[in-house]
Amino acid sequence: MLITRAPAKINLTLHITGRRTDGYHALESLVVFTGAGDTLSLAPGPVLSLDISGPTAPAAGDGDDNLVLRASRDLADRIKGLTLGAFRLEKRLPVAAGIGGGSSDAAAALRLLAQANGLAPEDARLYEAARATGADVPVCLAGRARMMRGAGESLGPLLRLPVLPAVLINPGVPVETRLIFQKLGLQPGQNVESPQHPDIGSGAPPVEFLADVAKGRNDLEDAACLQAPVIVDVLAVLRGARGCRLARMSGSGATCFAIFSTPRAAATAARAIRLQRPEWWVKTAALR
Ligand SMILES: C[C@](O)(CO)[C@H](O)COP(=O)(O)OP(=O)(O)OC[C@H]1O[C@@H](n2ccc(N)nc2=O)[C@H](O)[C@@H]1O
Ligand SMILES: Nc1ncnc2c1ncn2[C@@H]1O[C@H](COP(=O)(O)OP(=O)(O)OP(=O)(O)O)[C@@H](O)[C@H]1O
Repeated sequence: MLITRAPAKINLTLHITGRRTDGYHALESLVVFTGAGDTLSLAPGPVLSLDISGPTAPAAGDGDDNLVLRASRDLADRIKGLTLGAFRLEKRLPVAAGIGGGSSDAAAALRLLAQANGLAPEDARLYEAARATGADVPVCLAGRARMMRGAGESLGPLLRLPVLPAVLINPGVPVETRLIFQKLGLQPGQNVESPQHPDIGSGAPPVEFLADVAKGRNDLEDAACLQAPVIVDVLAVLRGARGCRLARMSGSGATCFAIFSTPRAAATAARAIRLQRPEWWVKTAALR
């Protein structure tokens, strides 16, 4: 039995620079990952199957459309005789939440299939299958901090960043990514004039690094707040939390994150928020 984690993806920044002629939006995003998330295992064998359990399993769906199965079928189409097998997904991350849960599950499936078949992690067919499965899947393959560009397919070098103590909040309202991009109202081929993405490199001290991240934005935040106004409340609660250094939405929402100076400050804030809003999903995380 092979096993791997599928962590949440957090867009520390998400700049939309235009809309390509293929309809996808061109973006620049600094992506980091949490430690915890979903867990995926594979018992290698000839037949592909998926069994899902866990608190958010019902929302993820266990049909043929599940991204674990889509990624696996795509890789099998590229590699004759690929060993497949029985996947078990323990689903914990909120679904349609802007933290790439399904994309991370798909990437985890590709990593397990690579292991089961003796493929090198850098095998181009893994990347191609990831790309064909969804815009966020390539960055989730390595699951390490880096810049993501293009529609998500162009990945910068791995970055060594300070570990950021954080609180994540999802208010329980699913948000459909396609709708949020649509709300930007950009025409294919249209570019956006907006301040450039801050230059992010490895090894910056935490204070400087955070100042650079603060100069960035999430260009989907306004559209998502219109679609799900509770995001405005989430951001206000995070920004009002004692010790919050920066709060922003991830991806197309509705999950938002706040960065704190220490894990202890994050844990204290999370406890207070849980008491205030028991219906929200509130998690501490070390973003890296
Ligand atoms: C918003 C982000 O989460 C940021 O990391 C991603 O760009 C979205 O990644 P994703 O959910 O894996 O996206 P996909 O499942 O490939 O696409 C969902 C829909 O979002 C829109 N989409 C997605 C990515 C992108 N660069 N431009 C887009 O316009 C398209 O309408 C697409 O039909
Ligand atoms: N394994 C999976 N986990 C979660 N959702 C899945 C999975 N497979 C398919 N889906 C479907 O994918 C859609 C997007 O779910 P997901 O949780 O990946 O969204 P997201 O967090 O907004 O992703 P992103 O940040 O990449 O836009 C949902 O409609 C869901 O039903």
